[in-house]
Amino acid sequence: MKTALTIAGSDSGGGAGIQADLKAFAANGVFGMSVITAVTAQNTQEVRSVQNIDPAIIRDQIEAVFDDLPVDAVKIGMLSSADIVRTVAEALKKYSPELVVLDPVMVSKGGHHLLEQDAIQALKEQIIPIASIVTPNIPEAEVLTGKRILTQEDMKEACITIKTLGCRTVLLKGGHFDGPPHDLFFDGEEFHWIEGERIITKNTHGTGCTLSSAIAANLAKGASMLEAVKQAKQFITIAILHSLSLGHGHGPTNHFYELYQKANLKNSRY
Ligand SMILES: Nc1ncnc2c1ncn2[C@@H]1O[C@H](COP(=O)(O)OP(=O)(O)OP(=O)(O)O)[C@@H](O)[C@H]1O
Ligand SMILES: Cc1ncc(COP(=O)(O)O)c(N)n1
Repeated sequence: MKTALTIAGSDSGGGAGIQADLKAFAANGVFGMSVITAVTAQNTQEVRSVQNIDPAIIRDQIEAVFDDLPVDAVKIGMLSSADIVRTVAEALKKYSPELVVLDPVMVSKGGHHLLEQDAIQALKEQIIPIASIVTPNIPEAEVLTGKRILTQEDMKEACITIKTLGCRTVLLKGGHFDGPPHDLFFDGEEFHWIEGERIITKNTHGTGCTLSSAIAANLAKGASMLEAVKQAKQFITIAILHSLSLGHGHGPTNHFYELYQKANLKNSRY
């Protein structure tokens, strides 16, 4: 069985972070492993508090996994502080994983900062260059490039700028624009629009986490980068379409809808 490792924060509400990543790995048929960078007290409405994990323990988790287990792909999510960014970068350089998906998580849906301001430069200098793909949403791409993104032409320019930071490819997600959520993939030579249709729902907690983890799972299974992205877009679209109205805020997406359909368990409560 192929494997994927997520390096991210824990979401007690289960819709984003490590919990979403492991569910997306399972739903996409790879064995999931985790390195926890921070613990958030979180639900569908808000992030109440954050406890960063001691960088030494983060390094130990990464070493414990790589020293023993095969890692076919890595997904990186919430890194929280500059110290954690540096620790993860150093530890990953030791093992040089081939396939690294970076979701540059900065702010939660409810507006809570999940990456400290002084960590952004470290992320740009130390993590982006080791990424096979970086998957910012529009606000994150604006922070990374220092430019407003208002049009599809701006999205193209942002992809080019982010690529110059040293990653192999970029997927700029269009979910934060009004209108259809078209994402833009750039491999340094060609642009590909990964088109979507907007689903009207408030249950979009953890969409970025789920998408990036599905990309990592597809890469682990041997897909090309573009194919991994296209399949992951289909997966997140179905997960949003059948999202779960749990909690009082932004509910989680449904990672297992497709699996239940395939298993013909149509009467399941999903
Ligand atoms: N309402 C929607 N309907 C269909 N697709 C959507 C919708 N909202 C987001 N998407 C898609 O979901 C994926 C994740 O995009 P989004 O821009 O929401 O990421 P994000 O802001 O990083 O997510 P999060 O921070 O919630 O984890 C993208 O492919 C985007 O186009
Ligand atoms: C631990 C963790 N990681 C990532 C997110 C981003 O997800 P969202 O933007 O949907 O709040 C989050 N809320 N919590």
